[in-house]
Amino acid sequence: MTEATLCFPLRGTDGVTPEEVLLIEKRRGLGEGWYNGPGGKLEAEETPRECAIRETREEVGLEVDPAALEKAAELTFRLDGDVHTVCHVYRADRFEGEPVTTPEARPEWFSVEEIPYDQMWDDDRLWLPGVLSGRTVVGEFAFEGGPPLDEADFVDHDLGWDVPITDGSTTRSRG
Ligand SMILES: Nc1[nH]c(=O)nc2c1ncn2[C@H]1C[C@H](O)[C@@H](COP(=O)(O)OP(=O)(O)OP(=O)(O)O)O1
Repeated sequence: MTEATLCFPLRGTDGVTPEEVLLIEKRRGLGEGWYNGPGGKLEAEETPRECAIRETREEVGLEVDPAALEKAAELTFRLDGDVHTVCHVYRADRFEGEPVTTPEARPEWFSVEEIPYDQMWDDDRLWLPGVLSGRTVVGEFAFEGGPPLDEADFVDHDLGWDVPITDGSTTRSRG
């Protein structure tokens, strides 16, 4: 089982819903060729928050203000019945720098009205709109016919909206 993160940098956040979100076109790894938020797997001894900040720095060169990193979702992706990945999802409305293309990712700002869901994971259209509008969600998603996960069929889901979500690793305790 993998523990991973996604971070969605937002701008134009004067209103309730932001105007734009920074997505990446993923250039390698799981979901290659699709759009997603910057993110990746937790490294040893790292908290999910630290991972989200590090991955956003490494993938697109933005320095997220830790005080503005807000947990929005905890998503469990199952493959053929087993937990494949637990993903911690964050919003970030303060950061420094300009996004740059790296070997891992090509960043692109999208209006929240024009997110390319047909070029994203099938589950994203179910939870990302709520996350971008400031809600919290705990979700479980079932894929079948893998591995790999990104070639499996998305078959089922269960979502709990506006629930309190804990921040921290689900599988590790820090000593
Ligand atoms: N069903 C799904 N929907 C979604 O939106 N993102 C998913 C997803 N399944 C996995 N992810 C994301 C979570 C995480 O950011 C990323 C993990 O992909 P990888 O295992 O390829 O790791 P990366 O190569 O991005 O990370 P590192 O190797 O740690 O840099 O994929």
